[in-house]
Amino acid sequence: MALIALDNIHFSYPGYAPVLSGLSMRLEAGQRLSLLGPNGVGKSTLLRIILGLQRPSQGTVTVFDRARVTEADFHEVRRRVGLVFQDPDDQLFCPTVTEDIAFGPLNLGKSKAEALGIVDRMLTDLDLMHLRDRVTHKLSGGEKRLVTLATVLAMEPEVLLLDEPTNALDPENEARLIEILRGLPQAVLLVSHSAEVRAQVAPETFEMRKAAQ
Ligand SMILES: Nc1ncnc2c1ncn2[C@@H]1O[C@H](COP(=O)(O)OP(=O)(O)OP(=O)(O)O)[C@@H](O)[C@H]1O
Repeated sequence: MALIALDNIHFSYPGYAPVLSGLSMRLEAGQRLSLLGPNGVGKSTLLRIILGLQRPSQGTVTVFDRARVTEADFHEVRRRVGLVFQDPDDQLFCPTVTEDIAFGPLNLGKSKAEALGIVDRMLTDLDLMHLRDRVTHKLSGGEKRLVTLATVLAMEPEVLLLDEPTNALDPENEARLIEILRGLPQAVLLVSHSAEVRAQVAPETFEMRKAAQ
């Protein structure tokens, strides 16, 4: 069973040339796949289509063996598929790191005590306890990246979509994040311009080409 299957997807931003025209791809259980292609080819757009944040004009999005069409279909997808956005500021919106990480679990119906337990576990696993009570918008770019990953992992997703997860990380933190990502059990769909990160985290590749205009 494919976790994610896109079939014959066509997509344009309103008023712009097509980004995807007839794209088909699959992510199988346990697979770690990198999306490859030049700037602007539509890698981030494809991740957004999987989560229903953009809707294709043609084609089908199947996630966990069900065709996803309505907003309600995609709510379930967003609960079970974690996306680490390219820009952490799109993802972090609470006053403190603890609140940001607790937000997802609380939304999933966990109690406050359970959510705080998850916060501590995530921060410990990612070696970020020192950031626990920090004001999120005052973190460095690299710290925000790591906290973003913690917010996503706190939801216990079954699949991870990672859009340039090592952007803004220094070599030491990049190496640490690669180790963390390699150790995760989830299937991964990765976008990274770093050949090193791709090779280590998701060595299989799916090559995207510019859409026919
Ligand atoms: N909101 C938008 N409105 C109009 N065009 C957009 C919008 N977002 C993205 N695009 C355009 O759609 C195309 C695909 O963008 P996308 O961000 O998916 O590419 P990408 O492959 O992820 O690029 P990169 O490697 O630079 O991150 C680009 O030409 C981009 O300019």
